[in-house]
Amino acid sequence: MKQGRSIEGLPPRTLRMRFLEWRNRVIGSDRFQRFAARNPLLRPVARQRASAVFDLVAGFTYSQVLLGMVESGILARLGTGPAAVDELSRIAGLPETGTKRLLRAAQAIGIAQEGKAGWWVLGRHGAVLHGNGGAIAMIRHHRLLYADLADPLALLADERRSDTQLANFWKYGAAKHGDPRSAAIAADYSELMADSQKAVAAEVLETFSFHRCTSLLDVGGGNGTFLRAVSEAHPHLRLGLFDLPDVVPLARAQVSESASHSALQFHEGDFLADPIPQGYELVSLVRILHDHDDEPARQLLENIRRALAPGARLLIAEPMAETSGAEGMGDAYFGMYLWAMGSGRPRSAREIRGMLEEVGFSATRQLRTSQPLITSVVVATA
Ligand SMILES: CC(C)=CCC/C(C)=C/CC/C(C)=C/C=C/C(C)=C/C=C/C=C(C)/C=C/C=C(C)/C=C/C=C(C)/C=C/CC(C)(C)O
Ligand SMILES: C[S@@+](CC[C@H](N)C(=O)[O-])C[C@H]1O[C@@H](n2cnc3c(N)ncnc32)[C@H](O)[C@@H]1O
Repeated sequence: MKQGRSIEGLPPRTLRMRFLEWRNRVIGSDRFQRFAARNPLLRPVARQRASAVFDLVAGFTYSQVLLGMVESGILARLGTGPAAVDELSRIAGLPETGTKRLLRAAQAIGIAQEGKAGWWVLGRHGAVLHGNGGAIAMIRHHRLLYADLADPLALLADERRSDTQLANFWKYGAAKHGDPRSAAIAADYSELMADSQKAVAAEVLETFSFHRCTSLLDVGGGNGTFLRAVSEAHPHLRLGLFDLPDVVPLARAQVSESASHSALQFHEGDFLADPIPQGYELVSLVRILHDHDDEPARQLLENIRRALAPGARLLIAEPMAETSGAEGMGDAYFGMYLWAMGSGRPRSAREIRGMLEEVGFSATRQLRTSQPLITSVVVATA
């Protein structure tokens, strides 16, 4: 096809499209790749791009090395200080040869590091991950995701995904569907969410000023870990938690262990079908909206909008798509994760603001968090 001519039904290609085609022809060519690798000025970029492409190809292997380090107990052991191979081998229950292979693989990707005289310590990525309980829980949980992703095209061809590993793990309202395991299902996903909630709550607390509010309702609040963090930082707040009947008892059990939660009120229900409790100045949706397809997500926002008095606010915190510097987290990781789960999609802050405005919210704005990979925040006024 000639440049600039339109394919039936599509607008003509813009100048930018033509530039992208040209760029791709150049960098895709074997000759250019060899030229760039030999050229002293282009060589650093050529090597860095080759390495990035290799990481795409090898990513699953890296993830499995990480899983091996976590499940063997080696990462946790190195977190307490240097260790020798024979001790690590005993902890892992592996022969020394297998342990050394795992350690060398982990060293190559920054998880472990060999010191002098056979001692091993954490590598720089290992040091970050070891202290991050949420990330460790996710590494273990990824067994389910990676099983679902084993045949990506089969997964993508299936528009009614209800028997994937992730769909079974995240079976919201399992009691309603007559699943006898409903309490266990709710307990499992609530525990996973609680493990990774600390970092999310810290970002929200750093980003949004709760001082001007007197009350907060956390919709889909799980076992109350987010509210616990908020109440520790802002004990003046009157708090409410809304979640499914299988989950609220888990939150009640947590509260009985924590004195700071005394002013917490519990509301059981289905946020898509039941009215949202009224009388709160602020409502939060933490890692909720992206679980839902567009129509139910709109219904949920409308439901919340109806419950809020004029001037009350809604705070949405979740990882968002098209986040600069963390693009892979959005449409690649959460896009495929939520597809495998069978509902929802990651949305950009711009899309979320648009949905909020459609259902009658105003003054929508995005607040900048310091680690958008963990969460972004959008706030709107009713
Ligand atoms: C000190 C010297 C010498 C130099 C300093 C150099 C320097 C500045 C180094 C920086 C060090 C530093 C501060 C590093 C920080 C690293 C951090 C914060 C890393 C964080 C990593 C977080 C990760 C890997 C998080 C992963 C989270 C995942 C996978 C979450 C998944 C969530 C899911 C699946 C949620 C599901 C819920 C549902 C169903 C979608 O609703
Ligand atoms: C991904 S978890 C997030 C939990 C918590 N906000 C957090 O960030 O850790 C989603 C939560 O929404 C709740 N949920 C899902 N569907 C619901 C519904 N229809 N009505 C009420 N709660 C619901 C789940 O039980 C779960 O606690």
